Amino acid sequence: MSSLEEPLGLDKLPSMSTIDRIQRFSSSACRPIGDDMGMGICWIQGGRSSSSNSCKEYDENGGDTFPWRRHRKNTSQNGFVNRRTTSAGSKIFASENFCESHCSPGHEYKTKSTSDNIQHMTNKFLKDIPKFVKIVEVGPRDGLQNEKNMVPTSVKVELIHRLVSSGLPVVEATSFVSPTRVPQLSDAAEVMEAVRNLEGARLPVLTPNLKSFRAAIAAGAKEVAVFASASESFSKANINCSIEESLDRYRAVTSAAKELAIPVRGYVSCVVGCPTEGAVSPSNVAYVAKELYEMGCFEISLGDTIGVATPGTVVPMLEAVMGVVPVDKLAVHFHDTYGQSLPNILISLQMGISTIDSSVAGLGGCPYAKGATGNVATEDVVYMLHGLGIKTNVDLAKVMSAGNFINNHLGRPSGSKTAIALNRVAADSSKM
Ligand SMILES: CC(C)(COP(=O)([O-])OP(=O)([O-])OC[C@H]1O[C@@H](n2cnc3c(N)ncnc32)[C@H](O)[C@@H]1OP(=O)([O-])[O-])[C@@H](O)C(=O)NCCC(=O)NCCSC(=O)C[C@@](C)(O)CC(=O)[O-]
Repeated sequence: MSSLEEPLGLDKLPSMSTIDRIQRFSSSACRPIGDDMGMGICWIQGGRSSSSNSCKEYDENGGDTFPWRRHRKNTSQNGFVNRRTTSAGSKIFASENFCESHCSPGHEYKTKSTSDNIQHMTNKFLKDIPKFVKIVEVGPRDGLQNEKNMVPTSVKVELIHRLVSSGLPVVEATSFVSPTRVPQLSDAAEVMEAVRNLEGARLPVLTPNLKSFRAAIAAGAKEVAVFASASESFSKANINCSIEESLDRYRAVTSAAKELAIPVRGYVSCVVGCPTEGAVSPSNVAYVAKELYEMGCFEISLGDTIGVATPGTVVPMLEAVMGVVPVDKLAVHFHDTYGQSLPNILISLQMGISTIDSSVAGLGGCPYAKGATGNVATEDVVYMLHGLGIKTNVDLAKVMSAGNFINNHLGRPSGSKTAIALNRVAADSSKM
């Protein structure tokens, strides 16, 4: 039985109780500066928005929590808003009924105050989200590394081809790590050699030390990634060294890569929770992210390795990291144990993140904590971004087809999670 098919057993997740210490994202949960979790200042109280203000505005403006859903057309000057609502509405949710109680037959707003309110709410929630998002597909690496069954090299290569042909700009192809530790990817050199001339996407591979880096380059890799952890015990368990030792190893890798003009991506694992230590301080995450950035990593991907993040913990973590690494150099990498990945991605977008890691649905579990699951599904991410009017250049139907291909190979039915539901809209999905 694959890890995805096992019962979640969330009650057995190690150290989950410690996560309960992290206060939730609510008006009463705002943390004071310098609280005991080291979570930093509360973003809501930081003057950018206020949940108590939200309630006031809600009451003063007629009690409609989601007024924009009733209005198809925006008479304001903000074309961005029109594009979003129309893009989602015309393809997927088109309904004249949205307007029936608040709009005139010409779909104009009834009152200026309502219009102002919509503008205010839209600005508040969507103003800072990017217009284009880069999706980094990690299925062939993060997905397949967690499969119990070995996947033949030819199937991996076919999967990579399908993912690239779906328009994904980056497909993490494999990992040059110890074959004893990760036997699922012990054919890394063969996979890389088979795809080294594939055009249309960048194909990075994981290289945790110089030995890996040299093997990857020999096999034809043109981009690599290193992976550190914000948790000391996870670092030791995952890569057999302390955080500082890992940073030293990565300085050697980035320096060798620089000589060959090979771009290096940096991961930080356990950015919110660690399977053994529990909650991880945002300042630890910021420290590791800054070190990776300063040694030359062009992008830092922040990994919620065991999928325990919620928007309430993502905000202070991102805020801490954004203080030391420019937001356009950051990516988020969520695992979906508690089904929180999409809210986490949404809040990350609202904070300006424009690179999202994901994995075609159906792949992998997570070996680090019993019950923890694989990455957020790429099709879910593409679908949500499309609904927000954010471009990705990814073809949803082709992504789903790639997911079905690997699911079928692994003996799983076509479609998983929301993929079956998404079949309804795939037919009319063009490049998004
Ligand atoms: C990192 C190492 C290589 C350190 O390796 P090490 O320090 O030598 O110590 P080790 O005891 O962990 O491993 C020793 C074995 O690895 C071999 N070895 C040593 N170096 C290499 C190499 N370059 N290529 C191939 N083999 C290597 C070495 O020769 C020896 O082989 P053995 O005697 O056992 O047969 C090892 O610990 C390892 O491979 N760990 C697995 C790490 C891994 O792949 N984890 C999963 C990916 S990280 C992740 O998923 C998180 C991420 C990125 O997705 C973000 C997120 O979700 O949060």
